[in-house]
Amino acid sequence: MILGHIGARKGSKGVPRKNFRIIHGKPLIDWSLDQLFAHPQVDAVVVSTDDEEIYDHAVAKGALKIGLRPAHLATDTAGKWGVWQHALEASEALIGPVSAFLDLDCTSPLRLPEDISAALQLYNIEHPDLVMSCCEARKNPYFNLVEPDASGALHVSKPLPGGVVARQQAPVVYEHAASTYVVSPAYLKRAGGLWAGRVIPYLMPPERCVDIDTPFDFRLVEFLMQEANP
Ligand SMILES: CC(=O)N[C@H]1[C@H]([C@H](O)[C@H](O)CO)O[C@](O)(C(=O)O)C[C@@H]1O
Repeated sequence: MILGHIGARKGSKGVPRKNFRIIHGKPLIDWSLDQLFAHPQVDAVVVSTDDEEIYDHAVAKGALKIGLRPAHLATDTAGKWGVWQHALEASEALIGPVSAFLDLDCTSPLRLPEDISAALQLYNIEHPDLVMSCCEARKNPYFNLVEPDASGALHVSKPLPGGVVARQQAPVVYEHAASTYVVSPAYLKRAGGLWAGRVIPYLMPPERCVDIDTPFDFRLVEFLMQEANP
């Protein structure tokens, strides 16, 4: 039993009402929600939200009726881990034990159905605690990420002996791409946070994991959607 989950809070600082805002013809959440409902391996879908309109919308499409997200999990500082734990517990009360908890971040709507399948396949083959979507980082802390010291002078963030003078010499670094996660339900129940267990990357190309945090990101993603589906 694979449970597909989306977390969609009402409040959003960067882009007001972001998750329900229309982007290229439908609400942002629907780009991910429709992928969950359409995916042949996903058995049940749940949306964790404190927004009544989003909740009614998701339930009308067939999402589990777990009620609105408790207020203490809907603050600006609430982490995703507690939200996932609550959604899993509330869903299992309705549908019984789950074998994989698949989270799609609705702020990153450019993933393909193949990304969901590949992340699930990795989970089934490797048996990690968590599969996390990642992409190769644009900037590298061994090469071109810098930080100021107390005097304001810049230094490479992670200097290596002898220095790194070309991008190709730098160790590979990934970005945590907030797109697609597959979490072991047993791990989700027992661990205190995302990084407490064996987290492995599912590598995506950067153009499929653009995350919408700002109005600029929103315009960029809308442009990429238009380009892909004119
Ligand atoms: C699973 C998880 O922890 N997701 C968190 C993401 C990712 O850490 C980040 O997008 C990785 O790049 O960051 C937030 O959106 C953020 O405050 O910006 C909060 C969210 O809870």
